[in-house]
Amino acid sequence: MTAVVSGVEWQRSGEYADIIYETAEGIAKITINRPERHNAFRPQTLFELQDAFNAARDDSEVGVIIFTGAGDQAFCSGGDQKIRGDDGYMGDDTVARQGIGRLNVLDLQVQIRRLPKPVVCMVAGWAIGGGNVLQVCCDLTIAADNARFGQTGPKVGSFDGGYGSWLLAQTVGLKKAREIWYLCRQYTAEEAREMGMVNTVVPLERLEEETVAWAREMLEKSPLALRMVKGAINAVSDGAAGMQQFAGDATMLYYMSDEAQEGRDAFKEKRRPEFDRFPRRP
Ligand SMILES: CC(C)(COP(=O)(O)OP(=O)(O)OC[C@H]1O[C@@H](n2cnc3c(N)ncnc32)[C@H](O)[C@@H]1OP(=O)(O)O)[C@@H](O)C(=O)NCCC(=O)NCCSC(=O)CCC(=O)c1ccccc1C(=O)O
Repeated sequence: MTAVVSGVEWQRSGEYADIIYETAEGIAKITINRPERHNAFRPQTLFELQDAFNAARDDSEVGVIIFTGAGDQAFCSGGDQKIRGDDGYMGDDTVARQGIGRLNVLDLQVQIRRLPKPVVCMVAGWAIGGGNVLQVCCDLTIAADNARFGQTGPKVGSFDGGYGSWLLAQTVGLKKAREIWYLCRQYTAEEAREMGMVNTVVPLERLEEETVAWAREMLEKSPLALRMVKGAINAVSDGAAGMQQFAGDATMLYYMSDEAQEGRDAFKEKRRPEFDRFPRRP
């Protein structure tokens, strides 16, 4: 199925109930599609999002991912409070049928952080609760002028002590992060931009056009350089896990060198490796 939005011919693929996965011009667009609940997520939504982000990661044609919500009323209103059980969120899967709730948005947050391609959050309307945390986890955020941001946890009996707390604090500063969580106020797009939580604010009718323009600009850049910069920025705040990702990238680059390939070839050819050919760099 093809949909033309802001001059882009989006090609839909995948079999999903709660999300939409589309690609065009080297961009993947992943949309939470539960507008009747302001795009609140349930476990099923999160499993589908993980699948779609994996598809975008594995597609070598895709260089940038746009993450958004259906309609112009909300990007995402966090966890679906209507299916919240006593220990997490319920669904139709076998785990839920045993009466065990899930808290699986954290897996998605980690996936977005580790994904070696820029993820741009495109926010119209609400980015609230776990929805705001998701946009904080994205590399960039483009907001429409009708966007509203905030945390609700202490109001609805929840909190996010992971990225939702300390990555938010790293993004907006400690005092502001405390204000956001302790008071549960809602902030306009312009206020969110001033506190460093979004990159730019545009009129709602120009939201997708602007987001695609940012994606196209990134697609002109070196994919490996973008990957390394994302890994480097996240490594500092992700500690050992971030360093592990960065170390993996270093190994990948080394594998691509003649020097590493000499080691592999020598083993396969049952000879001594000729590493003398390679410079001992200063
Ligand atoms: C966002 C609002 C302020 C918008 O208000 P308004 O414009 O007046 O619209 P409404 O009439 O309220 O909403 C329209 C419609 O949508 C339904 N809805 C909205 N949000 C949700 C939701 N989150 N869940 C279920 N349904 C929702 C609403 O009920 C209406 O439908 P009706 O049929 O008319 O009833 C306002 O809607 C609002 O405040 N929403 C709730 C925001 C919220 O509190 N979100 C949850 C925060 S907690 C969270 O996100 C989970 C955290 C989490 O994920 C997590 C954290 C740490 C570890 C693990 C996890 C994890 O994995 O879960």
